[in-house]
Amino acid sequence: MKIYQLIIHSVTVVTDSSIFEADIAVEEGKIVELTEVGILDAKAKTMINGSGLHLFPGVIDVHLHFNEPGRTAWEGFETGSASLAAGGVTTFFDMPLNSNPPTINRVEYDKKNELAKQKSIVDYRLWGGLVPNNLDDLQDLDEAGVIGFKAFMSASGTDDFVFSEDDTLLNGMKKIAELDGILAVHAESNKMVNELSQKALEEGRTSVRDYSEARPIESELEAVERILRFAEQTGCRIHICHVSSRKVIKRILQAKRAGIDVTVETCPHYLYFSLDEFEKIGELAKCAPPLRPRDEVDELWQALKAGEIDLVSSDHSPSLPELKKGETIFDVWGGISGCQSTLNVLLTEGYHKRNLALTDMVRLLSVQPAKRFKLYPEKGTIQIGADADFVLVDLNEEFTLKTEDLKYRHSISPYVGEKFKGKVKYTISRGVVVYDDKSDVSNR
Ligand SMILES: NC(=O)N[C@H]1NC(=O)NC1=O
Ligand SMILES: [Zn+2]
Ligand SMILES: [Zn+2]
Repeated sequence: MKIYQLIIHSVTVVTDSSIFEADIAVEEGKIVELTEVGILDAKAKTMINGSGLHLFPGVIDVHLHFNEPGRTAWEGFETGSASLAAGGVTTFFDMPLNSNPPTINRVEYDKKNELAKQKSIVDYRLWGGLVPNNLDDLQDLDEAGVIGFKAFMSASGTDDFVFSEDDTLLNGMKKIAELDGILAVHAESNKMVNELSQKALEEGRTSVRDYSEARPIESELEAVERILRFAEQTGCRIHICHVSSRKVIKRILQAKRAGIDVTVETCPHYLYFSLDEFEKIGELAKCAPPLRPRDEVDELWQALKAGEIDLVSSDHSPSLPELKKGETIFDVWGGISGCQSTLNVLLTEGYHKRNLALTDMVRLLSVQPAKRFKLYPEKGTIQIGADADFVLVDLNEEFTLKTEDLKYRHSISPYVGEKFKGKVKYTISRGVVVYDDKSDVSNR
């Protein structure tokens, strides 16, 4: 009888197109058998009884910041990847900034890659940065294997990653188009955000609401308008990060219809929290773009359900706990710790509360991320030959997120105390159990 690496029996498999019962066998990290329940005549070193559980392709988080090297006191690949495993994420793309020095040339890429290889318990790829004066590094970064390039259209929050004015964007995009790469952008208007923030501070308007209003949806719209025009001019593929409003999504949809190669993501925090919660929670819920009024949150769900949003990523951007405090909200680090909770948010608020189809959830969290960044069908799906990256979920188990559940370097998150329905029972990366809810192992 065959002895495989892993077998999961009697599980409900969910892909972006169907839901079915199966037995599944894994060898050397790949799916080798996918059969009707009961006909798989084999054994395995690891056997999991999947009855009552749903098996999804592992989540692919295309946007997060693990801050290593240079700011490992903030997070790091070990704690970061353990958090992802606990949240059902099996592949992540680390952003070029918040690590220090940022990933803007081959030397820094190699350093970060070495650290990630040693420490991460799930698969990963690295973003490279587009910043003023690194045009000549883009090809090297591309050859090194970056998943894409990232630029900021407004100040990034760290001094070491400089934002791009129009000339940097245009020249960078020409080059990236030649390389057949993709540019991800943080799209907020630097001018508008600076002017409004300055004015608010001068007038002593420093509440949470004032912060949100100093970074209005219009500032996202202005930046998106500009980057779409540059994409049209240069032919560069683009990905718009962390959009907070359907108004922005609508503009991007128009551009898609006009033939521009653009995709858009939103984040769990824009789907979960509104400005009301931001006012209650305060600093821990500060991010940029900021959280929006409740009607915007509802509209964003409409957009998600209507298929107007390509994918959901965490934009996990932790910092030292002391940086999440300040005299006013304007002085606090902008970034939310949330990468462990993405799937929980979509299951609870999406599937259970708003009837989001599980197949659509798989599309948003796994299939589209894999397709957009050319990892499909090796990743993002459940079929013979694909990587055995899975998350097994009990759809109906409820829990309240506690501080001690968090695997982050610093156990702080605006999601602590929230009630979720749908619990991760196992996470499997290339056939290896990297998270087990019972024994709580999160290492290889
Ligand atoms: N530097 C950094 O991580 N910034 C991120 N944080 C956030 O809330 N939005 C961002 O772009
Ligand atoms: Zn950003
Ligand atoms: Zn980010």
